[in-house]
Amino acid sequence: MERGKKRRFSSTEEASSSKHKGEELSAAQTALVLQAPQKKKSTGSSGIKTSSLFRNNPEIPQMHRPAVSQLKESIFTSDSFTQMNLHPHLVTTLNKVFSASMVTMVQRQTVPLLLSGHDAMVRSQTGSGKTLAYAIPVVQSLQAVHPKVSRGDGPLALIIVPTRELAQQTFCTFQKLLKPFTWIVPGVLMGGEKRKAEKARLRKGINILVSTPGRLVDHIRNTLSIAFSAIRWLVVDEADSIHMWISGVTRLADICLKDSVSVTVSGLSSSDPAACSPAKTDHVTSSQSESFVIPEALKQFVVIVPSKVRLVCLAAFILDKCKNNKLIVFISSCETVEFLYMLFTSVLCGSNQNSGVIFLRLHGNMKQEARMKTVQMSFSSSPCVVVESCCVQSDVAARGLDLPQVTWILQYTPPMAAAEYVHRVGRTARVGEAGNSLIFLTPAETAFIEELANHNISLSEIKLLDILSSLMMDDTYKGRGKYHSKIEMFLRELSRHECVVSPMRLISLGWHSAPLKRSMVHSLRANNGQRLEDPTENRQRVVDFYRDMYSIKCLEEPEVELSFLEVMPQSSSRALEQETRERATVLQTEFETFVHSDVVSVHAARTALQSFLRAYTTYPAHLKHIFHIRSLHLGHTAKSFGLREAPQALSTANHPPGGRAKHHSRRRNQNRPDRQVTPSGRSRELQLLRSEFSSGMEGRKKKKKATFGQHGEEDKCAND
Ligand SMILES: Nc1ncnc2c1ncn2[C@@H]1O[C@H](COP(=O)(O)OP(=O)(O)OP(=O)(O)O)[C@@H](O)[C@H]1O
Repeated sequence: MERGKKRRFSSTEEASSSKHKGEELSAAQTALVLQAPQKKKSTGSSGIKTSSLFRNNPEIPQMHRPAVSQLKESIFTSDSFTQMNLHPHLVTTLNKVFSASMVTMVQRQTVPLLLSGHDAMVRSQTGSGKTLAYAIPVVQSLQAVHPKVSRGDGPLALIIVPTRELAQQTFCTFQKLLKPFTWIVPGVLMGGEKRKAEKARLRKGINILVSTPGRLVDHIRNTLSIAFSAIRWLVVDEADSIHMWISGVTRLADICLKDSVSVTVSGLSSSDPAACSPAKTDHVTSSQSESFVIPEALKQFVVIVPSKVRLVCLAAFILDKCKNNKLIVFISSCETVEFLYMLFTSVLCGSNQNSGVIFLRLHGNMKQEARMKTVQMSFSSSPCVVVESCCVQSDVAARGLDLPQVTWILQYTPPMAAAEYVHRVGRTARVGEAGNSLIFLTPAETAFIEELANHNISLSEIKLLDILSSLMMDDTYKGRGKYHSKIEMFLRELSRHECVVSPMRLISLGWHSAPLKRSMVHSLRANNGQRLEDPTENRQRVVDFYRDMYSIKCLEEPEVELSFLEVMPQSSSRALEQETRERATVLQTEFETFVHSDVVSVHAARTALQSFLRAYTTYPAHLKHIFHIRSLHLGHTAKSFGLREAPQALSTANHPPGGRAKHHSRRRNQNRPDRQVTPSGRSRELQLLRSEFSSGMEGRKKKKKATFGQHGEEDKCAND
């Protein structure tokens, strides 16, 4: 069976390889087929040979965009908080401290319900204000208690949240809301903090207690002064992540909630009485639970990228976007986060002084202090890239974290479920703001696009070459320079004018007669940085620009488009594609040189690769046809970790000096009732991993012997 798979993969490679050769001439017309590179290998800046990133890759399939009707859900109502019969000081705090004057949909439905004594199970899109939807009623009701609440009353409200970061954030929300009501004391308990200090605070008295589940259980077992007899409010935030599955949440709700109301904002207009009608908790059917509402202002993209090119693709994207944006990159394991953080800070920030990028990392293996520091730093408005682990839901901040001004979410490792996808992209486009997301899929993983479509999630494609072509914007990773210098000047000029069109987009339009759409014209700015509003002025300006630059005869088309002719000869566009590939190879060479510069880096790369592979084995059964370790090419995957060779002996023994790495896939499985890993299951998993590695290598060797007899087998395996 395994051999069958290997053979199939090899033959695909051969087929695609020969196809590339055959289609070399037409490759410039489509960004989907990667052109076979020149014969010579790039030597990059370090002089070390890097084999082609662009040869022997599986073909990038045409993306079929399934028809998806995205669910819509408005965020805001036309109501203001003054209409909600709240304490005037609470309204002032909402207005002044939270800059919140208008009520969101979920708040309008939930706040009155909770204040009237109902229990509720609330579901609405990410970033729609659910925290205030429960925090306002808690504060409103507790401030009204007579005689006044005192510390001695102990916890009156208990808020359980899945992560430490979210606990801290929720605690801060209560602190702010309680400013006018100083006699009500909030407090937080969470892993990583000193138990002794927490015990002392509990003894002193906390009225609104925010906690992570683990630390709460810890105190229930070991702290005498913790008592819940006076509790009036119990909130389980992100309940699906604490109890994992929606059926679990429903069961939990069945057990805990009395006369409960199900609030589901999606697809229901504000006037629809069903939007907040009393309902039994099992009212939320499974079909409802499987559809997701994505913020309307979120643009969702996918890039289909062969394994070998993944690393440079990610780096090129970051370099392109990091100057003006805050990005979060989701990655499957703590070890990979550590590795990429080290690699990017060294290579992208080290050699490329112009990158101006600040990298931050966040994962469950970090000390609490360091985690908090990352979160605090990412709260600032300056652009940065947060590389974040997403493998253990209870450990990381994929859920609920409300970082301001995040404009791009990158899912470098695809999520394990559509719900996870939604929570990740939900870190941007919050409360009506704009935002973007990009998911990386290999050609073998493209069926995930349909899987997401089944959950009403629709993606648009960004072409790989479009992303890589951003490397043309400066000369840091310049290739051998065969490329037409005028194009470079032209591109630089475009970027200086903040033109949003990417070079490859122009190529795909055909350089020689690229229609310059009005939208592009609008994106040009005057030298003083002001947007040119007058289209006529814009048009003239663009015409002048090209005339000055290239002595080009510009033809003006009436109405919608401006056309300019013969900007570039067709051969230049091919030269540009070639140069783009060379630059990508130079960047890959820098990564590989760094990784192989000492044993520590090699070890970090191998450990990261291993943890990536391990995490890859934990996709649920219904996604195994998309994400199966057998479909991964070990040599190509190794290359995306900067390794020139596919490691021979990956095993559990391969843990860093000074301690065994945490295997998060295992811990994740412990949280998932359907995926308990028994000792024998675990060893089967490891056996599978080992057999995959060895059989993959053997298969590749055999094929290589047959195809390229004289080449060094190991080297070819990693680099082809
Ligand atoms: N009525 C409002 N007006 C303006 N801003 C608001 C309003 N309500 C909440 N916000 C702000 O919106 C942001 C997102 O809110 P919140 O984190 O509660 O969303 P959420 O629905 O819980 O998201 P998620 O599902 O991702 O956890 C916060 O910064 C919050 O202060």
